[in-house]
Amino acid sequence: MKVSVVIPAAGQGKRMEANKNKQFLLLDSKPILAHTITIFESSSSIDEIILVAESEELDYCQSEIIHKYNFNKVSKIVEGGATRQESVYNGLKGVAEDTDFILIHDGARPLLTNELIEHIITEVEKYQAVAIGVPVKDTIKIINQDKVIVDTPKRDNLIAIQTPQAFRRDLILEAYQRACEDDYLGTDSSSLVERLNKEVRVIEGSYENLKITTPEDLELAERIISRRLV
Ligand SMILES: Nc1ccn([C@@H]2O[C@H](COP(=O)(O)OP(=O)(O)OP(=O)(O)O)[C@@H](O)[C@H]2O)c(=O)n1
Ligand SMILES: C[C@](O)(CO)[C@H](O)COP(=O)(O)O
Repeated sequence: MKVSVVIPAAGQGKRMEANKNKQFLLLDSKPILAHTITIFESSSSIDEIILVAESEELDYCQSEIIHKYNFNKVSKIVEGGATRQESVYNGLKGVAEDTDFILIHDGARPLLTNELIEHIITEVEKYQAVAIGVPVKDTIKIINQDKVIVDTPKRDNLIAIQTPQAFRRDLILEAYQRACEDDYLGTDSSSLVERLNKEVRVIEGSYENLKITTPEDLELAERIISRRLV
C-alpha cells in the first residue's frame, strides 16, 4: 500500500500579520513548515510528500526548507493557487499514480502527532474518506447578514474539523475535479467529498493539533512544544 501526503503551504498568512509567510516563522528555532514536514518525513507509513508553495517561494522552500532540513520524501514542490482548494488540487495532480491513499494536511499545523497519522491511515483503509475533528467547546450560533442570531445548533452534533484528512486516491481526485467543474469552493477537502454523497468518517483529533492562524496560536504552540520536549 502506498500513501502520499499533500501539504498546502501557499497561503499568505494575512491573519498572522507577520511581514512574511507565517509558515517560515520560527517555532522552537525551526520554521513552522519544517516542523510539519518532519512529522511526515519521520513516519514509516508515508511514501511521498508533495509540497505546495507560492510561486515566488518555490526556490526558498527548496533551499531553506527541503535542502536545509534534509527532507528526502518531498518528491515535488508544486505551485499553489489563489485559494487553499486550488493549491490542494495542484498538489493532488502531482501525486504518484500508484498511490492508494492521500492525506491532505495544512502546512500551518505543525503539532500533529505520529499516533494521529497512524490512526487516520488505519481508518482510511477501512472507510475510504476520513477527517480528524474535536468536539467544539463553545456554543456555536448561526447569524444572518445583520449579525442577528437565527439558530443555535445542538452542540452534541458539532465538531471542529482539522487536518489531516485522508482519502482513497481516485475518490479525492474526482471530488476536486467535480468541484472545479461546478465552481464549488469549500474551506476543507472533506466538504468536496461530502457533496458527492460519499460518507466521510470522523475520528478524534487533538486540541493541540492547532492551525497557526493568529499570533496567539504561535505563543500557544511554543508552550506546547516546550512541554513536549521535557
Ligand atoms: N491559496 C492558498 C491558501 C492557503 N493555503 C494553505 O492552506 C493552509 C490553511 O490555510 P490558512 O491557515 O488559512 O492560511 P492562510 O490562507 O495563509 O491564512 P490567511 O487566511 O490568514 O491569509 C495553510 O497551510 C496555507 O498555507 C494554500 O496552500 N494556498
Ligand atoms: C482545512 C481546515 O484546516 C480545517 O479546519 C480549515 O478549514 C482551513 O481553513 P482556512 O480558512 O483555509 O484556514
